[in-house]
This record gives sequence, C-alpha cells and structure tokens, in this order.
Amino acid sequence: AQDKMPFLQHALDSQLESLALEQVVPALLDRGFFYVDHFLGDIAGHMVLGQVKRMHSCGLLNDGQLARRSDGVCRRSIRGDQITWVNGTERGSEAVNFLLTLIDKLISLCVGRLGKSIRARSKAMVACYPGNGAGYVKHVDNPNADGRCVTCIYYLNKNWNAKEHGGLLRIFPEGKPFVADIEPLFDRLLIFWSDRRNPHEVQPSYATRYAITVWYFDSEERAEAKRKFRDLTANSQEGSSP
Ligand SMILES: COc1ccc2cc(-c3cnc(C(=O)NCC(=O)O)c(O)c3)ccc2c1
Ligand SMILES: [Mn+2]
Repeated sequence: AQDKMPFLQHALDSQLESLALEQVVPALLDRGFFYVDHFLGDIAGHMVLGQVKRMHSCGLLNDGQLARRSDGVCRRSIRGDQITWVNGTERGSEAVNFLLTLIDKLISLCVGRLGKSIRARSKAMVACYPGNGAGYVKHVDNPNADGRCVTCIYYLNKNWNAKEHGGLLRIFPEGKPFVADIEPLFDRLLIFWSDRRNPHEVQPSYATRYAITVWYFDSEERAEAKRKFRDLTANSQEGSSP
C-alpha cells in the first residue's frame, strides 16, 4: 500500500521530521523532557486504546514486578500498576505496533542530534494504574547505567481531570527550581531522559489510568552494562562453586 500512497507517506515522514528536529531535540537538550498532544490522531489513538482495554479485560495485565524488598514494605504501596509486555507482533496489538513504528521513526530522526547511538529499545510495557489510589513513588528509571537512555510514554486516558482523578506524572528535573506536572491525557506522547536527570512519580490515581512505555537503549552504555552483568554472574558462579 505504501507505494500507492507516496504522498501520504512522505507527508507523514516530513511531519515527524519537523517534530523531531524543531521540537523534540531542542526540548530534550534544554529541559530534558518533551510532550506532544494528538500524536496519532483520534482514529488511531482510539484503536490503541481499544486494544489496551481488551488486554486489560482479558486479564493480561499483572502486578508490576519490583525487586524483593527486605524491609517487607508492601509492593502495592510503592508501585501499584499492572503491566504486560508486548512486542507488537501479537494478534490484537496491531494498533500498538503502528504506535511503536511511529515512535521508533521519531526517535531515529532525533538520534544524530542527541549525541547518542540509539539502535535498540525495550518491548512495550502496557501499564494500568487501576484507580484505587495506587501510584508510583518518586524514582529514576535508570539510576545505574543499565543502558536505557530515553523513556517514551504514550497516554490513553480520555477526559482525564487531574483535580478529580489525580494520576499526574510529576517530574523533578535535577537541579532545576521547578517541577513539571504532566497529565496522562489521551493521545499524548511524553519523552524524557531515563537517567538521574529526571526523577519522577506517578501521583495516586483515582480512575483507571492506561499508558504504554518504551525505553530506548544507548548502545555503548547497554554493551557496558551487559559486560558488567556477565562479569558479575561469572564471579558469583566462581564464588558459589563447592
Ligand atoms: C523487573 O521488571 C520490571 C518490570 C516493569 C517495570 C516497570 C517500571 C516502571 C517505571 N516507571 C514508571 C513510570 O514512571 N510511569 C510514569 C507514568 O505512567 O506516567 C512505570 O509506570 C513503571 C519500573 C521497573 C520495572 C521492572
Ligand atoms: Mn518511571
């Protein structure tokens, strides 16, 4: 179909290119985060929302993992989301796959100007905060150079009203005298550096709150992190052998 619609494909690509070069890159370099509304448009946005709702109703979203806490603090009080991982090729996630290809294109258009070599990303994490007041305490996505350099979150929540529903994403940009409160609005795409520059929290949510997150890897940092992990496991095996 692409060869039948060169004009449309070209128009879409040049729109993504100007978004990348004129908005995303300057904002990431200056502030460290950026969001855009109406990323997919109503029709495609609703298709993604429909597929996420179906995953949720089919019970595919499970309690978000967290490293075992020694002090017995209940996980839900730290992180109350339910998640599943999709790569977009599963049946019923075609619209999610369309979203991922657009985000991939957008990020690849930024890469040269961000001074990063981004060649891979995580699978997509489909997350639901069930609206029982659960949120996610202040944290950094990648505090210890695990390779993740950019976090992209696509929000799916129609008629979200933070005064009533809470659920704000609050970013505390490192060293800046302000916080950024971002509403998880339908068809909004948020992009931010995954490292210590952007501690953030999900404030308690009182309505069902859907989001899809992908993390893009910086290839050097990722390779280094994998090497360290290999050494770590190799040493621990040595230590553990009888
Ligand atoms: C070991 O396995 C896992 C599996 C999934 C994991 C997911 C997160 C995570 C991180 N950040 C957020 C967030 O900041 N959301 C902001 C928003 O929704 O507006 C979030 O919802 C979830 C962290 C660690 C994980 C470890
Ligand atoms: Mn996070």
